Amino acid sequence: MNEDFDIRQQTVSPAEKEFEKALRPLKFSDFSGQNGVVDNLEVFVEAAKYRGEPLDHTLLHGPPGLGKTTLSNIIANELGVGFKITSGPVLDKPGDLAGILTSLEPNDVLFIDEIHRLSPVVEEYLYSAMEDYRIDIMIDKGPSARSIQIDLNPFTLVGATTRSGLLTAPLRARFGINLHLEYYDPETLQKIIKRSAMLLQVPIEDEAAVEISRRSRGTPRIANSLLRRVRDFAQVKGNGTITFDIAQMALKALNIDQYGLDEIDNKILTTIIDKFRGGPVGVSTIATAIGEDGGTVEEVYEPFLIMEGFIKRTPRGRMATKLAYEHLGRNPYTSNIMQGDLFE
Ligand SMILES: Nc1ncnc2c1ncn2[C@@H]1O[C@H](COP(=O)(O)OP(=O)(O)OP(=O)(O)O)[C@@H](O)[C@H]1O
Ligand SMILES: [Mg+2]
Repeated sequence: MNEDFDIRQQTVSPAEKEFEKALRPLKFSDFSGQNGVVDNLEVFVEAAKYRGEPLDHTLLHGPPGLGKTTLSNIIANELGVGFKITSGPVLDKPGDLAGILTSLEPNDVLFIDEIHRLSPVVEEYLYSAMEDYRIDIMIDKGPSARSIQIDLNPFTLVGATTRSGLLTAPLRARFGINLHLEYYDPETLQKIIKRSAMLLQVPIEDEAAVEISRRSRGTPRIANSLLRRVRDFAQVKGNGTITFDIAQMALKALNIDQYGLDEIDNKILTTIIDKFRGGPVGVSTIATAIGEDGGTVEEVYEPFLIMEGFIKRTPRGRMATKLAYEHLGRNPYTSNIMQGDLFE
């Protein structure tokens, strides 16, 4: 994997953030894919607006870059209410949360990103806020310390997480709407790429959009960021149009995997094949071998590898498929005799 190009955007630079913001859809109609999720949300938003009530608390979960922040923004826009953003790790004292909650106008949306990283005390505070629109705060210290109750305006909490498995049961139970975002298919990514190219005012050939979509790991954030890099090549090495040839050249120069797999994906496949003879092997064993957390492998990496047919789930663990062997340039029949009869 190319070192100067972090395909997963683990660390998003300020320039990259600005770019993301510029391309972020603001309405349901601009948001492609996730049809089931969007259809449901449209109904819930419409109904809440009709009744003049806040939307039910909503939990959005799924791998990074699939549109959780974008959707929460759209929800607030479509409801026509205010939108406040914070995140689990930022709220380290109940007072921080109280400050935000008391500043909300009726029916506003409060977005808490990485909600699985809330501290337990802050989380506890959130329970009564979510349930009764009320919080208890301690005033004074020592013997005169007492708690007073404060009523809040009704509001909607939208929580986002890449690791829904880490949410506590009481928190999870307080969300009336619970939605999972899936990886995008190439056709939807092509639509997103073309829309972004239009906003960036850069012409793009259909075949080039196809090529970029295939290498985007099912993720709009990666698609947009590849588009941005490919645009550079089109402007410097070509005549400004993103042609198929330019796209291919750029993706090659950037060292982007043919299937859009990233370093960790490839590590997972190599580990299953080389260390565990193609599997079956348990997720936690794979995770330990690559120095990742088991839940992250299961919730963030594995779904894409399964969807694309690189690994399959069996009752005894995960197995590498023929496609995985081919992708890594291994011969499934010579590298592991035991696997021989498993590929039908
Ligand atoms: N369905 C979509 N249609 C068009 N663009 C999208 C869509 N989903 C995401 N994007 C684009 O991808 C980028 C990343 O999306 P977003 O920030 O919402 O992801 P996220 O799920 O919040 O990621 P993270 O878990 O890292 O916070 C945004 O800039 C947005 O423009
Ligand atoms: Mg986000």
